[in-house]
Amino acid sequence: MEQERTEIQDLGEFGLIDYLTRNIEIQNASTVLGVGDDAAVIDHFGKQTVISTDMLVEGIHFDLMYTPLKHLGYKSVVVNLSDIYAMNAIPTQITISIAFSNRFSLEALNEFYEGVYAACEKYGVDLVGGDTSNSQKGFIISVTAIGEVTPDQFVKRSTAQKGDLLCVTGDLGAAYLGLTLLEREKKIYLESPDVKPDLEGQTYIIGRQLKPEARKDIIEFLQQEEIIPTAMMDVSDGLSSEILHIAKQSNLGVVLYEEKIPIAQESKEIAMKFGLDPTACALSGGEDYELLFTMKQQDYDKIVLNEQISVIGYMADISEGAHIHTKGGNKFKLVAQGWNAFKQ
Ligand SMILES: Nc1ncnc2c1ncn2[C@@H]1O[C@H](COP(=O)(O)OP(=O)(O)O)[C@@H](O)[C@H]1O
Ligand SMILES: Cc1ncc(C[n+]2csc(CCOP(=O)(O)OP(=O)(O)O)c2C)c(N)n1
Ligand SMILES: [Mg+2]
Repeated sequence: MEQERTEIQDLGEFGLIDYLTRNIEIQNASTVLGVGDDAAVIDHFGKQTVISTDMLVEGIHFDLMYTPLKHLGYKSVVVNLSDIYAMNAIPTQITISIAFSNRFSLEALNEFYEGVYAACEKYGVDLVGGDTSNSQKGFIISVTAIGEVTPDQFVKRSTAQKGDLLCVTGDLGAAYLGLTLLEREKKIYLESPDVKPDLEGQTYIIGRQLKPEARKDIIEFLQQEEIIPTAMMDVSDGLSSEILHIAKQSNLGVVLYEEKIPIAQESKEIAMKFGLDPTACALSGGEDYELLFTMKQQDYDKIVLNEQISVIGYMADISEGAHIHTKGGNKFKLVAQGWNAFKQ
């Protein structure tokens, strides 16, 4: 079936905005005024406001050859909400700005927004504004997420204490393996378009790359157990880079145990197939959007039964430096080989 294609020119900028935002229903009492004026108005009723922004650039952060637009819309929102949760806060509003070339039809943008709204609904946030522009080439997305936190209960990266346990949620490395697989299939397709992609049994890692989730559940769990982490951040860049951020900003050393790093069985198998070291994928792969946090040793009993939280090490004196103890009994200096958009 021929897909319908409506040119954006037929609607104009304001027609497009009206179209994309026509069904918004406000979900939060804190959203006083949403889309349609010079600015949105938010009242957090005595709470503190948390704000974070991240950009996604075609060719750098995503490849439209294997990224469905709906997934991209979802992921663009989720990666921003993840930063709000990483402050121990609850996201309440987002703004979203897009720039796109005339390669994009109304139908394409509609698909992207389906993903945006699916994430808004799942995480209970209101879309309250944004900006719409053209680009000569490529799709650029910028999302700003706003959230609320009980005064002074936000958690920074710089406040870990010596002796604190180092914890991480979920499992790591799968998003990178998903990306590796998609890139491999893309290459095969470009060389011989008739070969059917072999993605069997790999839905977990592909899902982790294309449709990540933010750890709202963990923030709720910590709240319920009355645990306030001493430091926290999300894992967007790879575990080692994030651990070093916490250690450096807290003026501490850190000891990490390789055997404690959570890696899914599916990830281990696929890493093996690709000839990759699963630990390296977890340390440097990125895009896991799990939470990395430190907490007092006394809180250990409260988390021990939660299978979504792994204790992977502890914070040490700065004089000890930052090290990983390998399964083989060796000790290596931890280096940040994190993903970075400026790497050649
Ligand atoms: N161009 C910029 N101008 C001002 N602040 C920036 C800019 N880019 C990043 N930052 C700030 O630098 C800090 C680290 O950013 P980043 O490494 O992107 O964090 P994250 O991984 O949480 O997105 C954040 O406080 C962010 O707001
Ligand atoms: C085409 C493509 N190239 C590379 C990646 C890998 N990648 C994209 S973003 C990212 C990590 C985080 O990105 P960044 O812009 O640093 O986010 P921030 O740390 O600011 O949250 C990684 C590993 C990808 N998903 N797709
Ligand atoms: Mg950022």
